Amino acid sequence: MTAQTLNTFHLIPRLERQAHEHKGHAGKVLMIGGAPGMAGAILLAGRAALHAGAGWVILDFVDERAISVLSDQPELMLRVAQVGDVAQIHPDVIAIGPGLGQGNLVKQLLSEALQSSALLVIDADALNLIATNPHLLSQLKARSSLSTVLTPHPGEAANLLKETTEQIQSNRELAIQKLVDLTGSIVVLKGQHTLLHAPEQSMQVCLRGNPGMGVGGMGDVLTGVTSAILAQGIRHGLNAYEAACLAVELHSVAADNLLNQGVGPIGLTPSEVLLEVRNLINIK
Ligand SMILES: NC(=O)C1=CN([C@@H]2O[C@H](COP(=O)(O)OP(=O)(O)OC[C@H]3O[C@@H](n4cnc5c(N)ncnc54)[C@H](O)[C@@H]3O)[C@@H](O)[C@H]2O)[C@@H](O)CC1
Ligand SMILES: Nc1ncnc2c1ncn2[C@@H]1O[C@H](COP(=O)(O)OP(=O)(O)O)[C@@H](O)[C@H]1O
Repeated sequence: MTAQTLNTFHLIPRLERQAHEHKGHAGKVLMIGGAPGMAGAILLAGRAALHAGAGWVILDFVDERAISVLSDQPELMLRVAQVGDVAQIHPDVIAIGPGLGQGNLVKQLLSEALQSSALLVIDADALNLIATNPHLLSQLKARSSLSTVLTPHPGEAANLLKETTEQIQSNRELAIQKLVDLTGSIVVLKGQHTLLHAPEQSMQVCLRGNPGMGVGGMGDVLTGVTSAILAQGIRHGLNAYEAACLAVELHSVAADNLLNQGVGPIGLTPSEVLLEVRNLINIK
């Protein structure tokens, strides 16, 4: 199979806000992550979701101590992650993984998310947990088609397929096909020339982006942007595969635009990229 080049910006007008709309039309995103030492990952994902247009963003932190020190974005609703709380707030989208860590509590939170009817974005350690836990994998496979987006980097893809990172990188198209077959989900295989694929969808490749993006937190921003576009797409006529494709292109083009403005590649930050994503979505 040969991937088609991603070309999604014609979808942006569908996100336009009509005069009568309120935050419910932009959707509610719940994000779960932020284990000790990695609160920044979920904060970045949350800030990205906010700047990419989600109506509400709620962050559930695994590390309760993190909440008291994170005050630079008061629009975000911050909670301590607790089993049983996931479904309570009826999110449109749940993103789980950024800085999540592993362990029993986290496993239960992931299991709860997998059973939810919300759209799901699964990243980082949530992918690693699925890779080592057949029950979680079977819960993932039981979800309805095109309701889940997985965003592995090549290391996480290797864990899921029980291969090496080198094997993944040596044939990325084959790897993403195997990931779709394994999980029945929308898969975003990150790295240079990010690939997207899903059951009964055509494979897409993103030719934008640059090596300035190779910095901790850049994938967390993609998780946030993807969640926000999924959430807005529900009431703006974008399906989950279109939303994932648009998010990947926005993220990469934002990084390229910054480069063209003289920002990076060395020292380009995820926080700058998420602001440029907002600029791109609002261009008429
Ligand atoms: N501010 C924060 O709190 C941050 C927390 N983070 C969290 O830290 C945890 C560990 O994540 P990491 O992904 O950094 O570490 P991992 O150990 O999961 O993955 C890194 C390895 O994956 C492979 N890999 C990744 N991208 C690749 C590419 N493009 N090409 C080839 N190989 C590639 C390489 O083998 C690399 O050594 C995650 O939970 C993550 O969310 C990171 O997102 C960075 C920022
Ligand atoms: N050389 C590159 N060219 C294009 N995109 C890149 C390059 N390096 C990294 N990226 C992108 O940056 C992001 C890095 O995500 P990830 O590896 O999950 O980082 P983190 O876990 O630290 O947030 C991905 O979207 C990836 O596609």
